[in-house]
Amino acid sequence: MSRKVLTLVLIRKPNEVLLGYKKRGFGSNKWNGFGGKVEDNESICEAAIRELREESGLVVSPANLQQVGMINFEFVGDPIILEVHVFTSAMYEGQHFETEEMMPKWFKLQDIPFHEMWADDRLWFPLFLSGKKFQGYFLFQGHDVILKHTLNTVEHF
Ligand SMILES: COc1nc(N)nc2c1ncn2[C@H]1C[C@H](O)[C@@H](COP(=O)(O)OP(=O)(O)OP(=O)(O)O)O1
Repeated sequence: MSRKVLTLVLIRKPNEVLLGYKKRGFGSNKWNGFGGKVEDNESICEAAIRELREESGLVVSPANLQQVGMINFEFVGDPIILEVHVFTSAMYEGQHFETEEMMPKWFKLQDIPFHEMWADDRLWFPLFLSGKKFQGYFLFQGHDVILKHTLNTVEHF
């Protein structure tokens, strides 16, 4: 098994969350946070800020970026584990805009489109939205079926 480290950033307002509709690549046609692969020359935090800026136009400072989750994803038949570091910020600069990869949109918390998101999101978003930190593992069959998972709250990262 090898490992790929990725980031996922969720920008919050008190009653809303900013999601992006992924237009191409892995997870296309799903709403998700903003993120991607950590490059060799950067920290995980730097990658989170860069990917958010590239995919949404928003700029977050390191001081305002808070890690809330870490999830390992495994796909049956794929030897690569995705290690996804989940961050949030309520502070940002700039106006979001559509990019070639993502179409950003604010959602009221009661209107989060779980039916058009990765299946795991329905399970860990409640922890994220209630301010808890968490670690998880999800084993997927294809891109829609979760065969097993673990999900635990943690005190800090
Ligand atoms: C499998 O379950 C997942 N659930 C959620 N909510 N998010 C996931 C899942 N698996 C991956 N992700 C996230 C992690 C990243 O934020 C993106 C995938 O990033 P991508 O492959 O598009 O990375 P890039 O560096 O942008 O890649 P390209 O430059 O090749 O487009 O999804």
